[in-house]
Amino acid sequence: MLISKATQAVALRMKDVKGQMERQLEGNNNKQRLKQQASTGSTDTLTEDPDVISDPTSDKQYVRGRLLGKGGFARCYELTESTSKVLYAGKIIPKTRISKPHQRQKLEREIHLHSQLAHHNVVQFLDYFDDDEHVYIILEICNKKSLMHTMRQRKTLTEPEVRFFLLQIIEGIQYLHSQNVIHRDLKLGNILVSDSMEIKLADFGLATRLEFDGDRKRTICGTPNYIAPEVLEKIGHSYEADIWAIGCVMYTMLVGKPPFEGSTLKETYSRVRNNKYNLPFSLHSSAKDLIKQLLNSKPEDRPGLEEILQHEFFTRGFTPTYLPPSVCHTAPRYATTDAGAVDVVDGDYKSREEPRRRFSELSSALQHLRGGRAKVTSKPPTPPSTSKHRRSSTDKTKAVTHAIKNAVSSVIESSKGQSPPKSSNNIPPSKVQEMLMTCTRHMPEEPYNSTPKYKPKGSEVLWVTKWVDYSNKYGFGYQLSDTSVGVMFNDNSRICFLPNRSTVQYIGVDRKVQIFAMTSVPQRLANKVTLLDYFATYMDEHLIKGETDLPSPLLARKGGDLESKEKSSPTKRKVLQSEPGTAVQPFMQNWTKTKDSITMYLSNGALQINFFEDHTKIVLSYNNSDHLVTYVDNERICHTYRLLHVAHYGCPAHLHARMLYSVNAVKNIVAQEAATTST
Ligand SMILES: Nc1ncnc2c1ncn2[C@@H]1O[C@H](COP(=O)(O)OP(=O)(O)OP(=O)(O)O)[C@@H](O)[C@H]1O
Repeated sequence: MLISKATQAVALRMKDVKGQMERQLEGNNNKQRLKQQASTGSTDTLTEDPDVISDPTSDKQYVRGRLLGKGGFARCYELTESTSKVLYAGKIIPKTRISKPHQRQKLEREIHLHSQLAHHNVVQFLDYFDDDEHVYIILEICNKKSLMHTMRQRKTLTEPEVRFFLLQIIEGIQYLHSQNVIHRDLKLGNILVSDSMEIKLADFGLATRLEFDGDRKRTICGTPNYIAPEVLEKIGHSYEADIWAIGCVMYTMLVGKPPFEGSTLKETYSRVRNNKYNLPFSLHSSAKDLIKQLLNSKPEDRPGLEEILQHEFFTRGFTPTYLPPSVCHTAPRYATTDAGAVDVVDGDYKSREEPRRRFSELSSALQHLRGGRAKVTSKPPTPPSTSKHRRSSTDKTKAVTHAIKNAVSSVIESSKGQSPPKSSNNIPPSKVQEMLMTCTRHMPEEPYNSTPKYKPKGSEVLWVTKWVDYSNKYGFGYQLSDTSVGVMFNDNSRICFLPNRSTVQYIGVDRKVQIFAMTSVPQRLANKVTLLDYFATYMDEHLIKGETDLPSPLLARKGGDLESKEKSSPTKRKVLQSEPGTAVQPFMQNWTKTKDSITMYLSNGALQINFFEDHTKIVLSYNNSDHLVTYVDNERICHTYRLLHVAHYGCPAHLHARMLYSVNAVKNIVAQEAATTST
């Protein structure tokens, strides 16, 4: 489509260097933005933005600070909430800009879609409201602006930096796709960076949700900057349009200009249609190969997100675990450490710097553990739940509910049939981590007294009551609160006694499950059963009783049924399940230990962290419909809450601190699980 003369005239007026650079980096085809500016005048003629913004649906007031950026519709400012002094980003959209029905619909869709998302690589949507002149959207603030700003300063990025950023971009897109959302306008300006150099995907103005499997969209309200050929041709597009955009982002970060850049929009589109772009000689072959795959004209031939991560561009090259904020303007220097590993030398301070997020989470967690109550400023307080707070309160609860539920449901499906064998409630640790992050991000520090406690029933909260680390020789032994005892051997096989100790469940190195009556254990397992017995006796005799005030678990699971059947007709059912089958007894799937804590992950998805300093524990579990968090104090008194309630009302400081700590602790289990599944 031709751009109108008026539009071209406006485009010509926009000759500031910044704007030119932006259009160049984003593909030089920002037709929609030019159209909007043509119809409403330049951004400088906007209605005066108010200095103090009041949310009419709550008592909150925000003081407008510096301008963070401006888009076709909105100006985005730093906002300070008057009472808490917490910083937010506030998008202010003049109602004159959304006077046409399609513009209003677009904004409504953006608000509806974005408010349902919660992931650490997606800008968190917090609230929206309006007054006579403006619509306001309150967002998590990203102080390091966008990758567009970084590229303006840097021109190109190094391969390790590109890997560092791409990994997070892909994680964010993976989450969106798991929610059936296609972003459709991934570009450097929509990839924001937080203080701790964490990537946050933004701007859901062109995003859409697919309604069913195989659904394809044909039209799009606006023009994506890195437009995929199938979108251009209107032949139906889906998630692969985001993969194409990832290819364009990768190319632009490495080369310094977009792949299909032409001197006119027509030329750019023609290049996209003909897949015409140059791969500079200077690029490494693995980077070239991945770009070629991502920029494949046929959407069905582009790699999936998991496949991208398996490409040698990621698996062979060095990826920093952190990047200092100085990379926003200066290239990092890489150095080889004494141990021979590559590391980043901070451009500013020549010193190693942990990402601020990890540091602040850990230090506030540790302060809490030592008795102090650290302020967690990155976390926005949730407004009190009153009927006056008509939309945000319920919508936020819904959004958090949705996020926490989705944090598990999508992956329960995708992890079915994976190994090691999982019981039906299994939640991958990466999802537990996501839930924790979602929850800790949303929860207010105060008030927490109103948080309703949850009374767990039966075996809803199964936890590790005793453990013994004998991994320097045999393995790791443990006892669960249902009195079952198990060992995870160093060869990665697992064995356990069911609670009556007359039934044995064995999970081989091949991850197959077999269940035997004690009297019919095959000879090949005799040594392992002897060791299991040894561990059980040791824990019985040497470790203090692991009882708590939690209800004693009923044998209502399949395992219980099997045992009672065995008791009623022992001769008929000596070998209960000699063919590989499903685990009936939750077992230790993985564990990691540091000098401060031990993290244990059970096959039913429960995750437990024991803190050595004060002998407290937290257990995250799932009871078929709800995620629960249980705090076990040093008197072994248990306090269980629904995670949703914690996210909404908050929780006591000691639990809050431990949950923050756990976000990091889970990472080790996530890495271990990934390593186990890949072998
Ligand atoms: N959460 C945030 N933190 C910091 N800066 C932000 C945030 N959200 C947006 N910005 C800045 O504000 C600019 C404008 O925001 P955004 O692109 O969402 O507005 P828009 O008018 O909806 O955009 P578009 O024209 O692409 O539809 C962004 O480019 C970015 O620089």
